[in-house]
Amino acid sequence: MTIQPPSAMHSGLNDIVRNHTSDQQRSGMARVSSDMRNKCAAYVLALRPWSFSASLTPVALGSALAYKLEGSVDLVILMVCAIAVLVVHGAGNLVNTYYDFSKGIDHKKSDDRTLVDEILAPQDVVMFGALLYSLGCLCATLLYFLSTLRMEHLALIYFGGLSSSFLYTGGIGLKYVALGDVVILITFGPLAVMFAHAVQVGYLSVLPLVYAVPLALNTEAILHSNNTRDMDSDKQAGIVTLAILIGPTLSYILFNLLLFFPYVLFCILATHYTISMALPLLTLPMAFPLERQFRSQCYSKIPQKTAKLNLLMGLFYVFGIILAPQGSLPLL
Ligand SMILES: CC(C)=CCC/C(C)=C/CC/C(C)=C/CC/C(C)=C/COP(=O)(O)OP(=O)(O)O
Ligand SMILES: Cc1cc(O)c2ccccc2c1O
Repeated sequence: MTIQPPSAMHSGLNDIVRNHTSDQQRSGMARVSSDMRNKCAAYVLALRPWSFSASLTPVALGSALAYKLEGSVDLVILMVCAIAVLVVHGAGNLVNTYYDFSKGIDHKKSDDRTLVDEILAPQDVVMFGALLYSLGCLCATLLYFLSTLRMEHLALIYFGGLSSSFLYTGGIGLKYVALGDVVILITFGPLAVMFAHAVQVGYLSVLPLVYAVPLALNTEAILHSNNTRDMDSDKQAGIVTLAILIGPTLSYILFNLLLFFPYVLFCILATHYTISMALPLLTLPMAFPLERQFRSQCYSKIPQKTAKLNLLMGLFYVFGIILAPQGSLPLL
């Protein structure tokens, strides 16, 4: 047995205490960093990123049209424009989360349970939404300096998009009075495509409005499947959507129209103008299972699957436009 001097015993005790404290600090830091990671993941999920194809494809389409007509695109403008549209879309999703929760529309079985399951606090959602709108405004200001588009035209389209994203569920709540479908058709279609085109070319044109039609119809199919899925709970909450107004049978017919009519348009473009416009037809095999699933009334995940189709159809549409021989695309 060794007898240690009191100083050595003291330093041993100190080592134990120090190790214990640093273990505690390390586990505390690990907890803080894992809490931060969870919180960040909660913020990202609250944005419902699966729906972002709906705002990215019109930006790609508007820029592709500008490339075809003007011969070049400014990649910095393209990036800033994509961020602007994406953050306004994300903020719209958060406004939707906040108001659907405060009006008691979202429930335990809803697709969006950020607030219902207390993953985030309502105040977090409000602050995050305000942050995204501010970031969007910063991007719009940057675009003013980067693009030759007149300020009044830029402001008109940008604030048109911003107010639609808010009014969809905030303020008068267009979604609650069966006007949500019109908002989606316009904002994710003509408005976003025109915005992306105008900031590249520096002027407003009707051409992007026409080219936006097939994509806008497909994007509306996402929302319509969403509203058909939520028909019963929306009715119980006392709100009116187009799906509720027309009922299940007409809703099924409308879904088919929204899903398949864009392909008719691509066939017409491919046969009358250029074969590259047949590229989006490659996504047709993805559309049939969606029709079957809608018909069997298994609505779960149809919006997400339609969003995937929307992304691929949009990309093929954009490639079709880029690959079209010079002068072969209809210019109205
Ligand atoms: C032109 C510019 C600058 C921007 C346009 C940016 C866009 C596309 C804004 C539109 C934002 C918008 C209207 C968002 C609402 C998104 C939406 C359809 C949410 C879904 O709502 P619900 O129908 O309640 O679906 P859930 O049941 O899943 O919550
Ligand atoms: C969350 C969400 C849900 C949807 O059903 C959407 C449909 C079209 C466009 C955007 C949508 C969206 O952001």
